[in-house]
Amino acid sequence: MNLNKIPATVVTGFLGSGKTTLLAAMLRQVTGKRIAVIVNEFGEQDIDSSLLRGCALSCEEGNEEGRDEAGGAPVEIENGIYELANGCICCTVEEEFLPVMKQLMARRDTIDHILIETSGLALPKPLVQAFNWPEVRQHCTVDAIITVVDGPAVAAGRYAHDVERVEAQRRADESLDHDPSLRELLDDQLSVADLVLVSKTDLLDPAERARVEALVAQRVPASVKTLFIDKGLAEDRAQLEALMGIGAASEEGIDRIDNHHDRHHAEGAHHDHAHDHFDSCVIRLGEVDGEALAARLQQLLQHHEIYRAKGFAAIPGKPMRRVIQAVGERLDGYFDRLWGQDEPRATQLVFIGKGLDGAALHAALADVEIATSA
Ligand SMILES: Nc1nc2c(ncn2[C@@H]2O[C@H](COP(=O)(O)OP(=O)(O)OP(=O)(O)O)[C@@H](O)[C@H]2O)c(=O)[nH]1
Repeated sequence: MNLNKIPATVVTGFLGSGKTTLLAAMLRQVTGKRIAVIVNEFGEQDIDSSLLRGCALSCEEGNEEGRDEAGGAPVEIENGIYELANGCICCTVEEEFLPVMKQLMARRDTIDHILIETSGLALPKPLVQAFNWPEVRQHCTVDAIITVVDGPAVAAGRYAHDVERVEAQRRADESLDHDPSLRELLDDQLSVADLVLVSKTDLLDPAERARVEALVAQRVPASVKTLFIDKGLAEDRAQLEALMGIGAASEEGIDRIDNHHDRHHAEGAHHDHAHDHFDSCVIRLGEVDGEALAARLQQLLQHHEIYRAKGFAAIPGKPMRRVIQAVGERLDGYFDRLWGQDEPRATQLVFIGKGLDGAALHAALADVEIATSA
């Protein structure tokens, strides 16, 4: 029935769960398919698409800016990668996602598969429902919704702890009545899953693995498979290829799935999402002392409610760009590529969390910047 439609895989999962790592592994290792990628970020900076650019297979040149000349619909930024950085995809389906899909439909003969990474705070259902709109449905189907679950975070009870904390805040502050917990977000992302991937298994011992497996099993039907992955399954090409071609046609049953998004609408409540209560800010600096930056970030992660931090750092004397990644209190860094000849050697970091004070974060990081003699 779907033979002539382009299959699209929707990858969802909480902030830092491992979605980009999975996409990068798929783009690097799945051969013989022309894959278009749509990346949706919560923060205003296109970190993920910048990381994925080196992995995309198509060789078409695109517009680096990621916006058309009028600043309207997003356009291809490079190598078949489209960036939707204007907020969570669940709230921008019509303004952001549909124009990109129209562009992809116009060149449908050059695309075998579409990979879509939602932001870590997005509710995936409105996106999947958009595949039932006539202009999309005619040409495209959802091959599968893959929900990536952060194994160590779930094993550590991060979602449960957050529920307790939010409940305590609710009792103290009635205005937080509609603040959905991280567990609701996890439940929403799992409620639509055709396949669950538990990530970061290298960091899980057998008891933790069993705990995560039990938690997932309580939330998905027995027919939904759970796989454990390590660094996006990077070592196992066959398994990665099997992720494309599941043929679930997920859009067909999506209206029957009840989740938090629907409950809010059914109750006639304000359009209220988990991400309404998260903040993001971008800190921009020049070249920085790499070690001092890591030490300062580690302190910030401990003392602020930062769920995710990521970006790039310019280190004096180093010809390569340093990628900075933080999930919860775990901080990681590595050099990924040479700075471009015309690219400014600058540091930019995106923080996502609750109650973030951008000025305070900037002040805390300002003295790791290396003063340049003007
Ligand atoms: N140890 C370990 N780290 C992993 C694994 N998969 C991902 N990571 C790390 O987890 C961090 C977040 O990974 P991403 O792939 O960027 O996560 P994401 O879900 O795309 O993040 P957002 O788009 O910000 O929501 C990075 O530092 C990754 O290197 C894994 O299997 N093992």
